[in-house]
Amino acid sequence: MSPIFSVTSGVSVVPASALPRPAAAAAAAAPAPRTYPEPDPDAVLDLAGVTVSRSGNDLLAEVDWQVHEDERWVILGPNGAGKTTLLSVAAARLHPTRGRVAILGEQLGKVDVFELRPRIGLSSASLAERIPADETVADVVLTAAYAVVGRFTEEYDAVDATRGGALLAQFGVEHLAARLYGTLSEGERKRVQIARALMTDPEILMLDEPAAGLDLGGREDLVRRLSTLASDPAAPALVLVTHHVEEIPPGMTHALLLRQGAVVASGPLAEALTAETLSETFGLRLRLDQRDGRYTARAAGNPTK
Ligand SMILES: Nc1ncnc2c1ncn2[C@@H]1O[C@H](COP(=O)(O)OP(=O)(O)OP(=O)(O)O)[C@@H](O)[C@H]1O
Repeated sequence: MSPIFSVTSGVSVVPASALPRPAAAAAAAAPAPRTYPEPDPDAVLDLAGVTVSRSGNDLLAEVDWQVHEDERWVILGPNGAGKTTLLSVAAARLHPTRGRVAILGEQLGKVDVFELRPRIGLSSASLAERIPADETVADVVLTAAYAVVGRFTEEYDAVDATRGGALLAQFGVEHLAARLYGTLSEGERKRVQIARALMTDPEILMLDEPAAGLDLGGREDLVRRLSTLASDPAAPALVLVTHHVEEIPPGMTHALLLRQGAVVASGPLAEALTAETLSETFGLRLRLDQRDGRYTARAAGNPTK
């Protein structure tokens, strides 16, 4: 039998035959329970054998993934591949059905997630939906210090207000501080959400489709700002989810490609992200071009499947 993972110079590429089967079928030929190695103490994220099953299907299947402090990861995959599910596990929002998850040296199941979550910056559509439309932009960012949305009676220090203002400036939206969040454009909201995710000075920053819904100018502005962040050695470890290679900011170092809940390829960007792995991931023969640190992809012929 061929190995599930073939590892070549730090990149793991998984053949299509290893893509997950429905959980019910997998249970019929149940493998012996897997034991997991101790988490790498130097990793900010260390996932081993992570499986998330719902309604008889594996949304994630046996995902192994390690992220280190100085790494900037992009997670790519088509709709429904399991990207948001993976990010939810990695951000301590979702417990896997099976597998071992270590986040910032703490194991899920053995740690109070409410103490862990402030150490993780997360920007996602589901979090954004909870931001009240009548909150000022300044308060949207400030309230992250207490991990709440909607300012109530909490007291904030001047240093918090200063940090919030500096983060809004970093993302070019400081002039909107007094505006109500509900009055912002989609591009402005996205930048405010990322500023909020950075408010607690997180050790890892996770951005789920930060450029979704942006026009060309908004996307390019965001990609440039994220590239600056990715290239800053003082910035936290970064994980960015997207469907589009055009949204990968220069400075990203690693890629994980997901299809049907399984890892197609994972490792340093130049090795994990190729025309072959991208084609396998999207089920379509694709041509991948790279210029000045930016990627473009387009169909190279007839669909492979
Ligand atoms: N609670 C649930 N029960 C059953 N299926 C679910 C549940 N939550 C998610 N799914 C399914 O799991 C799959 C993976 O969802 P997920 O949101 O992680 O994918 P994604 O890669 O982020 O997709 P997209 O790019 O469209 O946002 C989808 O097919 C989704 O319908």
